Amino acid sequence: MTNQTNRPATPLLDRIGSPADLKALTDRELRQAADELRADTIWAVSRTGGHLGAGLGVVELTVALHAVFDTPRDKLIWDVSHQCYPHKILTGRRDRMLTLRQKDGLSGFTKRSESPYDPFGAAHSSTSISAALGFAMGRELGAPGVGDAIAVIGDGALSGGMAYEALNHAGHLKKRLIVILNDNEMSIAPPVGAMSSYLSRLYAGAPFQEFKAAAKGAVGFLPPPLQEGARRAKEMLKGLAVGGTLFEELGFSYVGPIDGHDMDSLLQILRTVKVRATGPILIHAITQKGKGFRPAEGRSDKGHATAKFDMITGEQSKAPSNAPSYTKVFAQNLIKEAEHDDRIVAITAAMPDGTGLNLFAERFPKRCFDVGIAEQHGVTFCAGLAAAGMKPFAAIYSTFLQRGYDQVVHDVALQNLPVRFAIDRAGLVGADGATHAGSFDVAYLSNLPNFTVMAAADEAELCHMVATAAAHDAGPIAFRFPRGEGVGVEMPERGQPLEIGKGRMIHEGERVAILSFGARLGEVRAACEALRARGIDPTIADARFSKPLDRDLILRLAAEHESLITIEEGAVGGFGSHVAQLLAQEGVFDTGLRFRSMVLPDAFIDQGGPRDMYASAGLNAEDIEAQVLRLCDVEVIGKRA
Ligand SMILES: Cc1ncc(C[n+]2csc(CCOP(=O)(O)OP(=O)(O)O)c2C)c(N)n1
Ligand SMILES: CC(=O)[C@@H](O)[C@H](O)COP(=O)(O)O
Ligand SMILES: [Mg+2]
Repeated sequence: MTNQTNRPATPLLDRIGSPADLKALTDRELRQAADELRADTIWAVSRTGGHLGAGLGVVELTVALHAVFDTPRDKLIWDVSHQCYPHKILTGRRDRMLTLRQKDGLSGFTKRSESPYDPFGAAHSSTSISAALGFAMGRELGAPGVGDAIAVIGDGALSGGMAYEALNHAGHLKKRLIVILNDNEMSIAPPVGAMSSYLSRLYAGAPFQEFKAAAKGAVGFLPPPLQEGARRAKEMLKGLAVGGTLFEELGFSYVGPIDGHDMDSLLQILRTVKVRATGPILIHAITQKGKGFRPAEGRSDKGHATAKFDMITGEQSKAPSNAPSYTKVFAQNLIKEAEHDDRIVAITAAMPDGTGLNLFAERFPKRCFDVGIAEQHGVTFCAGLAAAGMKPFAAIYSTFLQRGYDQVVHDVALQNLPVRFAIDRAGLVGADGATHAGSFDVAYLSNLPNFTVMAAADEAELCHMVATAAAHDAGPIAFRFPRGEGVGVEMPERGQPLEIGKGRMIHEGERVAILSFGARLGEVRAACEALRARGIDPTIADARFSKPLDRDLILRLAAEHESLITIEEGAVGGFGSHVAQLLAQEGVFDTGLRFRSMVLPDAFIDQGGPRDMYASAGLNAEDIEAQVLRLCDVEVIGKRA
């Protein structure tokens, strides 16, 4: 391993090549292994950056689960899987931890192709119980090589509707399934909702699992030393009316709450569960996000995600910024609009900081709603708000809006309700990789009747698009913008509503026209500058809208140029496809126009720097330049492409 500076000594961990090695350790040694694993995780993430707090909170759980269960035969499924770094260290990937989240390196999430110890990939939340139930049922049906199915799900992820669908089904099937609720009273932000309060009530004032287990008849799942206490507790509870937990009502045995950092309790309970569980069982573990790294524990997000940092002070090394982030520009402009219109409200699905709505909430606390990790509900909640005459802005990352697609179609588009979708993280996002890429929204929105779809070419355009959305009452409207900084253009004091369905001409050139949709415009400009040095001067236009299309602009570009190229940060089926459809319908191809559509390839692109990712997608300035040259060269030698 390279770069060993300040690496903590980990003599015991150094002996662990795979989870099988944990089985030879005493319980005392397992405690030591956990301490070393925590230190090694902090050290690795200090060098790579990434998701830190969640992993630190499950160090003891990770060691205990791998020590007790027989992975990879037993299927250990981490929800979201942003907490999987300690698991990766224990499962044969320790020597690659410094490649985490980088090009050709380890993914920041579990990934089936990466290791047999990752039986199910994740990064979007609330899927683990469904997947584990699938494994459990496969086992029951005789699938080879499948042992126990264990889902580890956080309290934040438990706000996602899918988790309840899975609990409901598991309670019905009654097959052996182990769910560990990792309750750290945190999502990325502090969790919201009645379920979160319910979980707190489950352990507030009831510090001993003996009491809970005794009351709920789950004494048998406690290890023998605790059973005695539970029996005594049961005596004390005689005559006390205690209802079942929600989980029990759904058909699960409930064990907890237990201290998820107490290795002895964890080992005892997991060993007992392993021997005795017959049907579905939920173990409620209380943990602390960021545990054991004081700077993370002290942060409001408990060290959820971090840049590279100093291991002593926790200070993060962030690159200086040259322009405000698109996210911030969106939030600031929404605040401006909301100051003029008290019908504007804003909705986030558990991403207040990521979407900038924390700023909106500070200014308008009563007009901002965090619905939890509940994109489906969030979208329909917005539809209801719009039906009531409000102007809801649903600020959701492109990748997470996928969760709410039927709601977008059925509740919003079909009823033509003016919900405003602020779609952040459009295009490739970098270190989070394929799971978080905002590749599909243009395609999945531009095909919907009633929708208006825009993409911002830069931060000034974003200001105008926020204003456009605020003014647009005729139906649903979406605007997308990328992760990260803007390009540094001057911004208007306040955005001006754009004419719906009208693009703009950037530069009038000749022979080749490039029609850009969204933030690749900077790359188009750079390509054209290089091309001009070669004597080729393409026309550049910014489409602004993928729906409705600017027919006049497109047909004019097609009529006045030999070749037309569209470019977008999205998958096939989006803007370029709609332009092609228009050109075909209008018979423009019959006239010999050469048309090229530059889109994301039909592949999931692994993590890397955004520039690298766009290079592998073929959407950087060099690729645009090459595309133009190819078109011109073809003509030079007199052939039609
Ligand atoms: C569908 C979906 N929406 C939003 C997110 C963004 N997200 C990632 S982790 C996280 C918080 C998860 O909280 P919890 O499950 O309690 O895990 P913790 O980080 O507390 O360990 C959120 C909101 C996501 N991954 N998936
Ligand atoms: C795991 C997860 O889904 C989030 O933590 C995500 O990584 C945040 O991404 P941003 O850094 O783009 O907000
Ligand atoms: Mg949590």
